[in-house]
Amino acid sequence: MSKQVQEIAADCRQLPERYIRQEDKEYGNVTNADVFLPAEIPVIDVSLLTSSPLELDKLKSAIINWGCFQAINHGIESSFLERVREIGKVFFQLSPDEKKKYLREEDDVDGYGNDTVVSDHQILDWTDRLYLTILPRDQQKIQFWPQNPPHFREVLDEYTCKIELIYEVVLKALARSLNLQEDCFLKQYQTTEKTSARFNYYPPCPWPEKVLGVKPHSDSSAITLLLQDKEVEGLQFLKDGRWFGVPVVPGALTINVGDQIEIMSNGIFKSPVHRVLVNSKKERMTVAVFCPVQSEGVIGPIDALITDETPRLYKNVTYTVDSYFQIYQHGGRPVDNYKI
Ligand SMILES: O=C(O)CCC(=O)C(=O)O
Ligand SMILES: [Fe+2]
Repeated sequence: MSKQVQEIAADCRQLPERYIRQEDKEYGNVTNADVFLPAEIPVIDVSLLTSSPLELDKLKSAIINWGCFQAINHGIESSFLERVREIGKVFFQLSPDEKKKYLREEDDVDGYGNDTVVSDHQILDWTDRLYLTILPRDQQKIQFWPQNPPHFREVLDEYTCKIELIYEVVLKALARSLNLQEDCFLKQYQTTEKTSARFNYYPPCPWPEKVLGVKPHSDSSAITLLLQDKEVEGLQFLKDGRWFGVPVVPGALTINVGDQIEIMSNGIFKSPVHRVLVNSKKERMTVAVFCPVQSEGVIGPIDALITDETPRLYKNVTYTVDSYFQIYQHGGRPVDNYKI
């Protein structure tokens, strides 16, 4: 496995070729990276979603317009979110040798490492990651869960329980916002669904206009819950051909829908393209939870959404770990491959 980005960044007199972004015809290049247009991403009060039709409407239009929202009053205390950030930061501050105990194996997705290389031409993301399956619990690969800090496992387990509750509230609300039975999105998954947490670490880069923390992509998940860095921004969403930066909202989780919701909603909700810029001076750390990305079951548009006026737009799809990773590394919107 090649050097971790954190090691490259520690002594970076010259940028390795493999990280330098070229002009991107589809999504624009990075050289305008310092133009950070702040997005007016709607702020949704999750505690109101079951009782307030107004808040539900706000959620629906947030997803239709942006594909994402800033979730507040979601039931997780800010002090606990801080503990989640802290276990990630402590891990990435360990010595290289210590971290390498958790290195991902060649054919695995769980573990610590830099961008998975799937082709010789792939331009690499300026990030190191710690990727852990968190659900179902019997599929956690505990050998990759850091023993340092000692409370890593306890904190991540507790975070998982809290995230599960939010996930359910949001998926039910999304269904109700389309006048569907509230468990219709949840029902498409069986017990095999796999949820994972990814700690993303973006070291500073002296040439931020030449690299990307994460290439433009959409998530394959149903929804992704992102705990942003407390101070450093970097995430951008593409809307109407322009990139908008996501501001840091204290105590909020940034939630976006993924390809699976786009398919199930027959395209009413769109899985947004997003990317990550890196900072020239400051490191950035985020924690993304993908719910559920690797369901082995088949998903397709909800029957009630297929009518004469709104015909089926997507095929039925089976997600597997392998297809997910192959596709993710290529960036873009994998869901476009499943259009009829
Ligand atoms: O770190 C971020 O801000 C977003 C990361 C992301 O988009 C991903 O991990 O899929
Ligand atoms: Fe993403």
